[in-house]
Amino acid sequence: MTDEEYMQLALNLASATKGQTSPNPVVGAIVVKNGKVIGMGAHLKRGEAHAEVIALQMAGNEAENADVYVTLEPCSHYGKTPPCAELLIEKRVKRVVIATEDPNEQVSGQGIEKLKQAGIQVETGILQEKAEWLNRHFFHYIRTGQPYVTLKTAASLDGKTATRTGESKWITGEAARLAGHDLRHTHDAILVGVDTVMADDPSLTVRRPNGGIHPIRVIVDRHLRTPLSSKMIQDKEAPVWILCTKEADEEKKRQLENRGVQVFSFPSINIDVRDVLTFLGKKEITSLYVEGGATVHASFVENHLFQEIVCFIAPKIIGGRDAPSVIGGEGIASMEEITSLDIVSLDRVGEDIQIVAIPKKK
Ligand SMILES: Nc1c(/N=C/[C@@H](O)[C@H](O)[C@H](O)COP(=O)(O)O)[nH]c(=O)[nH]c1=O
Ligand SMILES: [Zn+2]
Repeated sequence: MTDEEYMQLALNLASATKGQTSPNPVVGAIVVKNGKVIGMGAHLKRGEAHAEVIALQMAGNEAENADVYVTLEPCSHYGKTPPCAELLIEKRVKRVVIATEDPNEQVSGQGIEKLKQAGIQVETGILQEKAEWLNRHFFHYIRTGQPYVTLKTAASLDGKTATRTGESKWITGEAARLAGHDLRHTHDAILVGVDTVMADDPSLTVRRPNGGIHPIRVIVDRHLRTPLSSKMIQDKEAPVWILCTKEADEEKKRQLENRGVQVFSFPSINIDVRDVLTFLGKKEITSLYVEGGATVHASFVENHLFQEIVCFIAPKIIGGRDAPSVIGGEGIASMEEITSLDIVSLDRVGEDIQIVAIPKKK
């Protein structure tokens, strides 16, 4: 097998753990000697062994003079576990092939430097783009201190998210909705506006045949209108954080807190999206999945504060001037203000289409 094929194997291991390692990156490692795989590993959870440690443990003494493929630069600092760069040196491996360097300016390149100084051959950049895309949440969070924002929309062919009477179950089919649950699993938090809570009474939990990790459920609700009878307040399935303004009713705040909800008052009259992202970043939320509705989506689009949009489109027509569309708010006046995107992928999902796109670099 080629270096790329072994690296792809390491990337497959890493991608299998997406959603469970936060706020750490996903990392995969493969140990190869004389064309045989003698060790493999992935980082499974924060505070637990790194991918290289697991793979080298499996390789045992065979690791000496072996090639090691790892999707992210081996760490060189003492975190919750000793540095992997030192372990690789101690095990006297021959060569380390790395997909991408650590995005953290403070440590970027240090692990590689240590390996080279110990006489180990180092190659970088193998399947680098794939590795960076796989860890885009982590890279964005390390570079900005704010969560990577993924907007998720589900609409009919004519861009409607419900009928004019507010009915929306279901526009997209089972397969698309399941894909939506996969996306909930890979994000630390999910955000909706209180209008969506009032209209849909959503659970926002991960419901997949093989289970998953429920994201923290964040509701933007300036005046604490969220009904105490809402599924999210009643089900105790995952944390609920409600963001309100300082004018919100104290009594309602107490009632919500008595039901285990964490209520956070923002000082401003309106809750600014920038403040929400700074707040969530400080709470170690590395990725935020925004399910809507249209007003909330608009606030992220108008402020250019999203990194990715995942659009599910059903081959159905709803029509109606009063039927809600995907992005609400004021909207742009001139075409100069348009938000242009690059399509990353376009797939059929059951009977529907899934488009993943990212804002064009300015
Ligand atoms: N109406 C639709 C969606 N609707 C998305 C949101 O408006 C819903 O409130 C949310 O998914 C409900 O979450 P739940 O209670 O956890 O199931 N999303 C979709 O992908 N297809 C749809 O046809
Ligand atoms: Zn490490």
